[in-house]
Amino acid sequence: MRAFQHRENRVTLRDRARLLALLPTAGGPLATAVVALELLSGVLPALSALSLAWVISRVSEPTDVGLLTAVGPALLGYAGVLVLSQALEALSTPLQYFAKARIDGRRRTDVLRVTAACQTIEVLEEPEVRELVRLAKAEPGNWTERTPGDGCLAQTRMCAEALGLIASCGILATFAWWLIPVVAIPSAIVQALWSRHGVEFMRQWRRGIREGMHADVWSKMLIEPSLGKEVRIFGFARLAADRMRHHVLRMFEPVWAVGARNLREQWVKFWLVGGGLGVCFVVVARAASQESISVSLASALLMAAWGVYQSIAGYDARAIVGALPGEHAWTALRQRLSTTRADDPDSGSASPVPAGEPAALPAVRFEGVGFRYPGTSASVLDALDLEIRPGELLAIVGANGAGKSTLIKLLSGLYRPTSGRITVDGTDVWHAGIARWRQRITVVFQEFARYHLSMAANISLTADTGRQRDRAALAEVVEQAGLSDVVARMPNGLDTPLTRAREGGVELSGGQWQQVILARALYAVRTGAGLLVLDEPTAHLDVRSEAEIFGRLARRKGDFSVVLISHRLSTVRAADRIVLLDGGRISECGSHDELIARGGQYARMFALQAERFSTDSDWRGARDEPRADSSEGAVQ
Ligand SMILES: Nc1ncnc2c1ncn2[C@@H]1O[C@H](COP(=O)(O)OP(=O)(O)OP(=O)(O)O)[C@@H](O)[C@H]1O
Repeated sequence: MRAFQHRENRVTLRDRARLLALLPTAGGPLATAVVALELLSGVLPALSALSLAWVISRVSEPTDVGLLTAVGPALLGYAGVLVLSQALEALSTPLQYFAKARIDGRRRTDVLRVTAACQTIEVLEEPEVRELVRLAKAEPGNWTERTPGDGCLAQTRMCAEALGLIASCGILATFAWWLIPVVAIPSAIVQALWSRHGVEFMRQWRRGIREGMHADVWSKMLIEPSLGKEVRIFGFARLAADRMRHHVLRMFEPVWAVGARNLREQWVKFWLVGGGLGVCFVVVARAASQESISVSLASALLMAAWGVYQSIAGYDARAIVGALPGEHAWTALRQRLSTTRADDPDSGSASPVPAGEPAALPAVRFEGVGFRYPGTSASVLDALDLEIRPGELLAIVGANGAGKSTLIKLLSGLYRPTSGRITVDGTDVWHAGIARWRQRITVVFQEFARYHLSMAANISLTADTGRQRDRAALAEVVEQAGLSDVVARMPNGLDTPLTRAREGGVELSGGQWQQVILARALYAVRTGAGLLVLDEPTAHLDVRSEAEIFGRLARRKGDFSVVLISHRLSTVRAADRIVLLDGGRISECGSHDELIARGGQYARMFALQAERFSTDSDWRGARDEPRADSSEGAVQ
């Protein structure tokens, strides 16, 4: 990150070449058209100067033919230049728009592609990586940002202006070569000042990017319906707005300060450019008044001088400077994520288990596994040993924060153990290839994603890559997850979108969504996964639905292995083995009866829970449904 910030201080030739290299991503014909238009625009000032001089010379010279005959061709030439300039303007705007959209669109896709190819999520949680993604993804969130498309087009214009500069300098040199530096040097200083201001502007903006990300979070709280419930109910909309404003101000006040300073320095630019052009004007006018040059040449020289200034200072230097943080972030992001991907020998290359073919059930072992979240010092798991036997139902219980979900994230390869290893059939999952392992495991997470897809697509999502959707299997898992009635009421059955944002779509309740996620896991099991991992899979379900689902699962016992995390002890007690997680290790292990007979923490937790549920009147009427909540009855 330090190297990334360091390079922001100046624009190097390499930076310029890199921006230019983006142009082909707009597509060959479009890129060619943009370059052609820019080249024509570049030489336009010189063409205007020459054609105007031609008209003036034809008007001022004595002629034997009529004035119109003498001036006509020159006038036509000048009119042609005027028409060309109008045509260029009319064509340039839409072509530049399309080119920018394509270049930026390609970048957005590339950023999504490299982040999606990242097998673990730990790197994506790093604040630096989040910042790199924010900078690289070419989605401007405010007026200060410039995209790769902006930078590339400005750089293309700068190169095309070089042609115009040569032409204008050529005209000036016909009178006095020394007029070139008189105009060019102040123009170059002005452009350098613009660039320097741009660098300072972007540096301040980039420093505030994390403040901007905080502001975005508060802004979403106010705007998005799904996040805005608490803001309204607890009446802290004002507070949310104030927090947003606070972060926006912290982000932009230094940027505005740079803007104000730049404004105060405008007079320097005015005098520099005015001085150079003024000297040129005086010298040329004097020569014309002394009749040492013609009026037509004088007018061409003055226009050429203006053309020199335009060519040097007329492109948007800020767009180039402004696009570079994103470019550097993109390089840094690819480097950071490529080292992560290189760790996985077969990322994304696993071949799916053929449909319908029964996969051997995996024997999984945690061997001395330790884990700390990136950027934290406390170990969540500490030298943990655990075996998941083929075909068994293993339950994991423990207090809130004991590390149960973390264990599942490690099992599914979302994070790598900090120490120790996880083996499947004797081989380290990371050596065998995490993508291959993921073909054999399916997970229901506590917090799951709700895709704006049809019910059928939501269920078959994990298993259907490259396969025909199995409608019979879909119907079966819908039934097993207790969703048959819900599907029967849907306007388009399994093909109904699960969002009202799509036409004909419906909104499901939290519990119904959980059933959809369960159906997805069951579908994955039918299509080859041998290990079903359930993290609080029934937290949103009523007691009857939960009992029915677990009854069906129990009947298929042995067909696949199950790891179940649940605070609801009535569910857990049916497991073949229960392990109690405490202090990053397993403190107790055995069947429900064995653990009760041992009289340890599990037994105390169960007794406490049972007591609570026999004295409280549970709103669901589940008097015999003890739960291992953290507040009461959690493992201490
Ligand atoms: N992404 C993360 N970054 C840093 N620390 C984390 C992260 N996720 C969890 N933790 C920490 O790891 C510890 C274990 O969390 P975990 O979610 O695994 O607990 P849990 O046993 O599943 O809890 P619960 O029963 O409340 O769901 C907690 O102390 C938590 O603060």
